[in-house]
Amino acid sequence: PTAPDSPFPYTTRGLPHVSTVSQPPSAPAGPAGEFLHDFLLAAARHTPDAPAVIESDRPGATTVTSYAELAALVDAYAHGLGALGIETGARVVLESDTTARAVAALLACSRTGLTFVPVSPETPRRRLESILATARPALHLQAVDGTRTNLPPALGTARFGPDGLTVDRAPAPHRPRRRVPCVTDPAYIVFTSGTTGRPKGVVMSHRAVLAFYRGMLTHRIATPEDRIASTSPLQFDFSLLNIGLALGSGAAVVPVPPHLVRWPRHLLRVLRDTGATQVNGVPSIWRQSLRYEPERLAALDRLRSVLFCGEEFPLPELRRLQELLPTARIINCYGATESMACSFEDVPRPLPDDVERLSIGVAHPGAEMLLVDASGAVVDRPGVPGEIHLRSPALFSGYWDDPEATRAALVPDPLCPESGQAVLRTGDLAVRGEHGEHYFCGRTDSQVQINGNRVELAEVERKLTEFPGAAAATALALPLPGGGLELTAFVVPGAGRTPPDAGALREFCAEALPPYMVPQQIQLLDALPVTANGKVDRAALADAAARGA
Ligand SMILES: Nc1ncnc2c1ncn2[C@@H]1O[C@H](COS(=O)(=O)NC(=O)C[C@H](N)c2cccc(Br)c2)[C@@H](O)[C@H]1O
Repeated sequence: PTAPDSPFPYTTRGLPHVSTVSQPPSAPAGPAGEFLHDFLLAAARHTPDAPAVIESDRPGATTVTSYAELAALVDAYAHGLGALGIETGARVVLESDTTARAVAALLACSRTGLTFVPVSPETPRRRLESILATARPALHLQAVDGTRTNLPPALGTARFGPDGLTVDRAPAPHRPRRRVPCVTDPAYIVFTSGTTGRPKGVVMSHRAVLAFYRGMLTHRIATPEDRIASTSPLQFDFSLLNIGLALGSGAAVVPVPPHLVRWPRHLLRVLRDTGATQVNGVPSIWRQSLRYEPERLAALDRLRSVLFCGEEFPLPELRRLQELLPTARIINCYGATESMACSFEDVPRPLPDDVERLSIGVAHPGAEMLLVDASGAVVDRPGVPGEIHLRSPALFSGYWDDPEATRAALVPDPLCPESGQAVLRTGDLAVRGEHGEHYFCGRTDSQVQINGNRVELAEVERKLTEFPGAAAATALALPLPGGGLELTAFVVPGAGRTPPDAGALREFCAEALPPYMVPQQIQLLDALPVTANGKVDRAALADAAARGA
């Protein structure tokens, strides 16, 4: 069947290449359904010579990998993986930045019925060990120039290079218990930067990922001529969204390595050298360019669209981005790793002066956002906040080896618990507008009680960014030595203007907010610390404040 509305007709095809043994006679002869590699390599059959991945190695030099070349790499890596006799459903830790070869490696895992677990080369050793202990992979795969060493002796290790795989240590042989890949198998497991203790492995099946990709492609966010810059690490599923958006549209993905994203001049040079037409990333990737390189940013005349997700985009910075990219379409993407994503909503141009919150729109076609109030009742009146519950074919299978956390996230459909259908409880609060669109109101766990009053931290942050010269702000409720919580805020100044004064900021808040919402401490920072996935690192700020005190 051809995909509905996809610019790219692709069809299912025969049985996937199965790694271990030839199909036993009893296996079904018909097409086994669609897997990640079927979907992402469809363009290789229709436009083999079109660019699939465009990399910028150094100033002025780019490397283009065509769809045919990508498919050839997938063949070579799938052959190498197949020869290792790893059983269907086993895990492969894929430690790499997003590169053409890394994309081929994840596709080869899909092709050989293996689940890939992407981790960034910058992952601290202890966190890698925790992921290895949880996911119990059969193989660790990194690039030929990868730097990871001293891996546990029981773990097979291999490297992927220009011509195929080289095996350093073969995985332990075992009697394969499974042979037939199934579309409900995990395509990948993404470990979230779980704030509490053990990181949680979000298990995404082939069926869920493809359902999401199809929902996303109906928005026609990309055309085959697009060059989509991906600025997130491979371990953050924003990168997997970008790979799916690009390859599913017959376009090219332009991976920007994390160490270049951090430096505005490098980031903007890569975008210029590769001719990027779309740039996807979390809001923080723009902060330093907006502040220090506005001219170079405004000079990117190929840039047609910007997608952001992961957290709210501070409105002063968003306005500035719109000014510098006057013709670019800016799309607010909302969603959680447990459903890959959920909604895509154009940011109004220009952003009205009085706008308080950005719309996150409605769920992509084929999915639905429900708002549920504290009593568990579904809210359907505009203006009444509720927790977003998502009905979707793209929901995760569960948290790896964590049935309790899974039960808390995949809950019975509040409208029809009898059905057995599960919906995702997102932990996000939203309110519905007059036309059915939604407005993000923060996370349920970002509602804090200050002196017995409920405070939405995002509301304090929004007020702080309304102060002239303030570009971004983060508010935290920090424990006081004697018990209770104290509101502390961190503010980053905007381009050029005189940096705001902490005292003036406090007075500004006191004029507009009730006393318990006025931060007791306000610190001006040159930059906000970010997590490995590029979101504001609240834990780091809390530690700094605790040490500061
Ligand atoms: N656009 C927003 N405005 C505000 N708050 C947002 C937005 N997008 C998220 N969030 C928050 O981030 C949480 C989720 O975090 S996550 O699991 O790490 N996943 C992510 O951040 C990214 C997510 N997988 C993703 C990746 C690619 C595209 C899209 Br579309 C979404 C959500 O539950 C929200 O609280």
